[in-house]
Amino acid sequence: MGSRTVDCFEKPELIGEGTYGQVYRAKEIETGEIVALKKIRMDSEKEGFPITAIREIKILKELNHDNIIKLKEMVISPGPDNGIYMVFEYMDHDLTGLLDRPGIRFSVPQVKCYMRQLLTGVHYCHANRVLHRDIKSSNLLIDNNGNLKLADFGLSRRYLNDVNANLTNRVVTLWYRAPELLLGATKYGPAIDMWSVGCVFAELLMGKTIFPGKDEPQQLNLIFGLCGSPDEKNWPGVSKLPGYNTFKPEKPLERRVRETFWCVDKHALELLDRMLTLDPAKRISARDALDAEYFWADPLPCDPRSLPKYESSHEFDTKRKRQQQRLQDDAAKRQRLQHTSQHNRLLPPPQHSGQGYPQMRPGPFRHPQDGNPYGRYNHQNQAQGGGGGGRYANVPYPPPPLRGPPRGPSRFSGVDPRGGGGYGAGGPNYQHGDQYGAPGTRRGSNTMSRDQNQQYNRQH
Ligand SMILES: Nc1ncnc2c1ncn2[C@@H]1O[C@H](COP(=O)(O)OP(=O)(O)OP(=O)(O)O)[C@@H](O)[C@H]1O
Repeated sequence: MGSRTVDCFEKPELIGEGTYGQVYRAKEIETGEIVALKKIRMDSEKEGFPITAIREIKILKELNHDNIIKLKEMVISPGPDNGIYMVFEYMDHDLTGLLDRPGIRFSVPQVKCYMRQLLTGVHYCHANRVLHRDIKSSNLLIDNNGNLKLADFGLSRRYLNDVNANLTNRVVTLWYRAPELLLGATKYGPAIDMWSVGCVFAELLMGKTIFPGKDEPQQLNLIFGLCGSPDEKNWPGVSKLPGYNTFKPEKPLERRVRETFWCVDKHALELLDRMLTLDPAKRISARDALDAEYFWADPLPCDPRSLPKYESSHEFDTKRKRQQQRLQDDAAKRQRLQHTSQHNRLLPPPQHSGQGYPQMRPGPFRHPQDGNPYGRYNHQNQAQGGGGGGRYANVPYPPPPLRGPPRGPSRFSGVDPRGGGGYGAGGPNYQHGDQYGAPGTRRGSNTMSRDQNQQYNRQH
């Protein structure tokens, strides 16, 4: 790794810009293969090569799975740029970009297909004792063969079932951050990734982000508003977490997951409910989730190869388009205001009837036109998505989701070493090991190859 230069690639095109670097699509001159080049941002690094990049490289070199992005090599750019690039296999979309495409609708088999791939990748990480710590839809990359791969391991780390180990809670993008992290836990395990998976699942089902908090207190409010107040009964040990007294709701709140997602079929609801469980020790593991009825009841997940092919779409394009749209909207608003004020000068003063209040806007999960937030399922996509899902026909698509979650530091950077909340890394419901069957679609097995798992273990 690291012996070639970036000159081996041509026609770089910016496709992503994250916290840690820019990502380009480029063509390898010799082979014609399209790759993604992630430039490692060095400008703010006083202490040399960034630790996030070192972690990402180290962990990605060790992981080898169809649902994990492949790091092909590292290249350098000599000369004034003096940059270092990670070379990845190129993926046509990230899930945020795909969900934001106008008119995109996923059928039930499609959602199942993406979720199964996501859980298989997450399970592989957890079985190999790696926490991803930044699962979100823009880090789920999808190619035009329907393959979904987990990317961006910049915050990932290995973990041990060591009750004394303290980990930072300054991880995971806010909208996908588990309640134990928001409450300041420093002893946590794979359950934090499973919370993020639950948020992605809800996003796939509803077409929008479910917890779009502006800051940590609001994030917790949104979570408690849906999942109810945490207390010693539903989450033993929660009152010992550093943020509990500050952030616990003043009045007890009921859990409303089932009522809120009333329109989701019962197996999806059952699984979502177990992912969005406040107590990390009771939250479902990736392995158990793969065995959930949801994946084994009709309609079954579709074959990834049957998924529709789209022109490439990344979160970066979405952000750019949004910005342009905002500028256009602002200009149009200014023009309208100008026009109205000219027009008003010619009219008598308005008469208030008392009925002029704007209509209540729909709640975050309901769509009043048809009462069915399953707007994303239609006939066209049943055909595209490999059949099934016939219940969700021709209904309007929900309003565009909010995007761009803040990934700021947690307010609990000062860590309370006592704040373990009674669970160690890997809650009691999370069993590790590779006792799973061979890859396949039989229940109780999962698609992680035993060879891949063992290969990883041999290296460590
Ligand atoms: N292999 C790839 N193929 C295609 N696009 C990619 C690839 N890797 C990354 N991208 C695009 O670049 C974006 C940013 O990449 P990545 O998440 O790895 O960088 P980051 O700096 O860690 O970002 P963030 O701050 O959002 O976590 C992704 O959301 C995706 O759109």
